[in-house]
Amino acid sequence: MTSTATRVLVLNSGSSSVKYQLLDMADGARLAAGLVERIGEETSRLAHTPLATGGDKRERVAPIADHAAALNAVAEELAADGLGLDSPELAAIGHRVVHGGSQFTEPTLITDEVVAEIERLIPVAPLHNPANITGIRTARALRPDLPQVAVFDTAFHTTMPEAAARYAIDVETADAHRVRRYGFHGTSHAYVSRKTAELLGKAPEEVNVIVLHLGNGASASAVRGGRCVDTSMGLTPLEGLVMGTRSGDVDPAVIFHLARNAGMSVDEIDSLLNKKSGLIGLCGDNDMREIRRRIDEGDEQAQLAFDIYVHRLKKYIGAYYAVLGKVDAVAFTAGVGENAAPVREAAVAGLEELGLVVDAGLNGIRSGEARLISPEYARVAVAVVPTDEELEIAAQTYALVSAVSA
Ligand SMILES: Nc1ncnc2c1ncn2[C@@H]1O[C@H](COP(=O)(O)OP(=O)(O)O)[C@@H](O)[C@H]1O
Ligand SMILES: CC(=O)OP(=O)(O)O
Ligand SMILES: [Mg+2]
Repeated sequence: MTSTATRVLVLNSGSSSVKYQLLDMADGARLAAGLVERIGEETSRLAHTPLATGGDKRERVAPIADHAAALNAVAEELAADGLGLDSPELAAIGHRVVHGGSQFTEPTLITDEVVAEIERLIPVAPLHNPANITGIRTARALRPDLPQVAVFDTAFHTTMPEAAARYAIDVETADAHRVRRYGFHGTSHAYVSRKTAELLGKAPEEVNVIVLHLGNGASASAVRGGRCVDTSMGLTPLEGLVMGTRSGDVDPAVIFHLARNAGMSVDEIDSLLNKKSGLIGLCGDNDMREIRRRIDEGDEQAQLAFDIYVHRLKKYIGAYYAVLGKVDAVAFTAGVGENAAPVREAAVAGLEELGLVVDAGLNGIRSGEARLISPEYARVAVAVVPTDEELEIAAQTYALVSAVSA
C-alpha cells in the first residue's frame, strides 16, 4: 500500500443484489455508491451515484446473469468516473461476509485458505455465503495485487457467553455439526451501539444498549459495555424477530408437522419460513411503508401483521432488559427502525414502568441524524441511530491494511 492509497471499496453481496461504496478514508468522503439488484433475472438493474463528481445517478436496466457479471459492471461504472479498480489510490477492498462461524472473530485478510474456510461455512449460510465468495473471487481476479479484507456479520457476536450461544440440545450432536447461535448484522450492532454511547456522551464501556436493527432482515442485540452478550438471530438469520419475508421464532415442531402432515419437503419448508413468511406471509407486503398505508385505509390484515411484528419486538426488548439488568439506551436502526415512527412508538408503548418512554413530538421528526426520541426525564434513553455498515466495513478494512503495511 502506497502512502497515497487511502480509498476503500466496500462490497456487500446479498443473495440477489450487490451494494457497494467507494470511500476515501483520509477524510471519510463517499466517492461513489450504488446497487445492483435482481441479479439472475431479466429485469436486473444497476444504479450508480458518482458522489465525487456530483453527477447524476446513472441506471442500467439489462439482464445481469450472476454476481461476477454484476461486479464487472460495477467496475465499469467506477472506471467511467475515473475511479476504476486499477486506481493507485485504492488501498483495499472490504467484503461483507455474512457467516464467519466461531473461527472468525476479527476482520481478516483474505487468502486462499480464508476463502476455503468461508466455503466450508456454506451449509450454515446457504443464502448468503456463496454470493460473498463470488464477490471475493471476482474482486481478486480484477485486482490480484490488492489486499482484500473479509468483515464478518458474526464477528461482533463471538463475545456471547455460552449460556446465550448454545441451544439446549444434545451437546455431541450440536458440536459435531457446529449447531449454535452465531448472530448476524454484527457490523451494524457494533457501529450503532458505539454511536449510541457517543450520543449519550459516554464511552462504550460505560453503557448497556439494546440495539434493534430493523431492515429487511431484522435482529436485536443486548450489548453490555461495548460487548455483545445476546442476539436474536441464531445458527442462521432466520431466528428471532418477525422480518420482511422470514418468520423469526417458531416452535421447531412446526417443521415436523408440515413435513408429516402437509407433505412438504425440507426445501419447501425452508423456502416457506425464509421467503414466504414474516410480513409478506402475513399480509402480502414486506415494505413497512405499504403496510402503514394499508393500515391508514383500515386494512385489518395489514394491522394484524403490524401487531405481530411489534409484539415480537416488544418481547425481545423485555428479554434483553432482563439479560442486561440495567439498560441505558434502546436504539432503533436500519430501514424500518430509522423511518417508521409508528413501529418505535408501539414497541415501547406500555413500558413506562421499565423507564421507557417515547416523546411523540420527537419521534415524529424526520432526520438522518442520530437523535434521542425519549423525553429528558426518562430513565432509559430511546434513540434513533442510523446505521452505516459500509462505513464500518471500510474503517475496519482500512485499519487492518494500515496495520499490516505499517
Ligand atoms: N420511510 C419508511 N417508512 C417505513 N419503512 C421504511 C421506510 N423506508 C424504508 N423502510 C423499510 O425498510 C426496509 C429496508 O430496510 P434496509 O435496512 O434498507 O434493508 P436491507 O439492508 O436489509 O435491504 C424496507 O423494506 C421498508 O420496510
Ligand atoms: C444476515 C441478514 O439477515 O442480512 P440481510 O438483512 O442483509 O438479509
Ligand atoms: Mg441492511
